[in-house]
Amino acid sequence: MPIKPNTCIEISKEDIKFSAAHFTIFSATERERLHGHNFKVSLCLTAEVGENGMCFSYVEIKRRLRTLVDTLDEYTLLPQLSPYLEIAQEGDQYRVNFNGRSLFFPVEDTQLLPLRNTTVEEFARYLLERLLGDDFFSADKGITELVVKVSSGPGQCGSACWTREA
Ligand SMILES: Nc1nc2c(c(=O)[nH]1)N=C([C@H](O)[C@H](O)COP(=O)(O)OP(=O)(O)OP(=O)(O)O)CN2
Repeated sequence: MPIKPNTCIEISKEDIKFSAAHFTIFSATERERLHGHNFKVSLCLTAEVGENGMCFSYVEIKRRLRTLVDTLDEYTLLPQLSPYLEIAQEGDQYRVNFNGRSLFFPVEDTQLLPLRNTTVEEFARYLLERLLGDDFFSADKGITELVVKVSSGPGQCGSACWTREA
């Protein structure tokens, strides 16, 4: 039986990570305390192998991933779409109301992200959407599937997957 000329490229490098402060929100009244992780990001993609025995250089992918994680590195990350947070800018601070209490974060050290929660699942989806917005992932590269994984520590991660529609 002929084997389809597809490959699965996996990128998982120690330096492809972002160090960030966050708190996971569990309900309208329960949240974690602010704390930090080194969030490690990895990627698997399925693509067609060309006549030259490769899909495209994965150096291109690593470069894009490094650029992307740098945009999140060394910030406090807040979920702009959380139904449980009210976020308002007051001068050079964000006031964040949760469960009747206010928390304050310096604007310059904080990023509001289009997420419902700052979980590994939501970070993975966000990064996957950012990658898919890049022309590199357009149809001519022969990429049919993309999976982004984000880990908050050894042995715990969440992923987001995309498959090209036929
Ligand atoms: N579905 C999810 N659940 C949780 C997430 C998440 O991203 N998705 N995140 C957290 C916490 O923010 C944290 O990252 C993990 O907390 P916890 O497991 O309690 O602590 P550690 O990472 O230090 O792991 P240990 O196994 O205790 O060493 C919670 N849930």
